[in-house]
Amino acid sequence: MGLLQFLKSQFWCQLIICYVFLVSGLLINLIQLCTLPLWLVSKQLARRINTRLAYCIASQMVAALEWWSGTECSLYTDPESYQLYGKENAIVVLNHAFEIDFLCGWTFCERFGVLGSSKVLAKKELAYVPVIGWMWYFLEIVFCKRKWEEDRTTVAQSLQRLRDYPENYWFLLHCEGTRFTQKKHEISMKVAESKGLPQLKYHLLPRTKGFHVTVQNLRGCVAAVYDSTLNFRNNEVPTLLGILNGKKYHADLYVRRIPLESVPEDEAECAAWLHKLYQEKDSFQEHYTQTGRFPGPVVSPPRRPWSLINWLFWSCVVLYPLGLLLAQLLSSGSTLTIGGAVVVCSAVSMGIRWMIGQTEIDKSSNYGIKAAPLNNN
Ligand SMILES: CC/C=C\C/C=C\C/C=C\C/C=C\C/C=C\C/C=C/CCC(=O)SCCNC(=O)CCNC(=O)[C@H](O)C(C)(C)COP(=O)(O)OP(=O)(O)OC[C@H]1O[C@@H](n2cnc3c(N)ncnc32)[C@H](O)[C@@H]1OP(=O)(O)O
Ligand SMILES: CCCCCCCC/C=C\CCCCCCCC(=O)OC[C@@H](O)COP(=O)(O)O
Repeated sequence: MGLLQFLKSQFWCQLIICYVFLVSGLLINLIQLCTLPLWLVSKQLARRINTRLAYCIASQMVAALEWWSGTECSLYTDPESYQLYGKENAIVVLNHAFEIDFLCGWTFCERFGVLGSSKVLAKKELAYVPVIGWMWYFLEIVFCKRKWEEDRTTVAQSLQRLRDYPENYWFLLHCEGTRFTQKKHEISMKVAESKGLPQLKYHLLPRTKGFHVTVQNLRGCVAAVYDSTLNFRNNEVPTLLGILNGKKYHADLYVRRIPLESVPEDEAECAAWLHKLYQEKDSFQEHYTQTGRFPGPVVSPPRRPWSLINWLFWSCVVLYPLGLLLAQLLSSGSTLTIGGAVVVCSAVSMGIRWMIGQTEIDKSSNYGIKAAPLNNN
């Protein structure tokens, strides 16, 4: 085992990474809060500043994936579309089966220069997660309660606000609405059957209302839908804890660029279009399972040094005072102060563990189980 591999497996190294993320993240949240008065003076400037601040947080997690774990990301797409990535607004439709699919999404955002401004239709519960959830508030992320009666107006209003966003963004939609589990799959396929829709093997039945409302409200300022299908080599089941442990994965992402004009405006036609898209996505996953690759040419957009540089910068900012504090603590020799420091460290690790728990599928919500219709056996 090399020195680097040894360090990656050490709990104290992982604790330092988490400490830097948490403390710098809270500091950046505070700076974001200070930008509030600026929104009244210049909304566009406030937005531009907040995208850079958000980059400082999100890219730390990207750095963990790219530089700490060394995870590789390959992109299957056609060369003409490749030229446009990062240079236009897009709606990304992505499968939702992996605990780190958000992180792989962020990595592609980073490589195409849209990490700070990237958006998502996220469940409301995530808004309360410190650092990431609080950062999202300033990024104008669209939150939903997954209760259409309430979401239909709030989601549309939030989407309308993005129409004059000053930076290019990708708007991520997990149309399945929840992470894939066997139980949710069985239930959603019963719903498919009751609606006369074909069975899907690798996806849950997509929820169509969020997609329709997004297309409707962003039409004219978004150029395309990026139909994206993610998988990992060797049937690996990647986790955030795995990334922190320095485990290397290989992600494969298949992206088709579909001009937004080809998505129907009518709600029922739009829903049918999305169902057909998911049937195609299912066939791409089948192709991947059979052959170990997606169709078409493959490229590996290179990782950029910025995420690492950003991480090193914030490490210096928050580790220096920590070092001073620790030195003072030890030299004080007081058991009470040292005990206090141990309690604070334990609280920090428990907090971080809770945040990581938000990404774990076995702690996933009951959405897609509870709400299943009862009229299909
Ligand atoms: C070049 C590179 C390209 C790409 C790179 C990739 C990605 C990078 C992009 C951007 C990155 C940005 C950010 C990433 C960072 C973090 C991401 C974090 C993730 C958070 C994601 C989430 O939180 S997912 C959960 C929230 N989101 C959603 O739910 C979206 C999808 N849902 C919807 O659209 C819903 O319609 C809704 C939420 C708007 C409303 O939901 P609700 O349940 O209230 O209503 P529905 O109408 O949808 O449901 C009723 C209908 O559904 C049928 N039904 C009932 N039971 C089921 C069932 N079990 N399965 C399926 N369908 C069911 C029911 O019959 C109703 O049918 P109708 O016919 O009446 O519609
Ligand atoms: C620099 C490395 C730092 C490591 C420490 C990281 C600590 C973790 C930080 C933030 C965790 C919050 C990430 C939020 C993104 C989770 C996205 C997600 O996958 O949400 C699930 C949602 O779609 C569906 O939920 P359900 O399946 O219905 O339930």
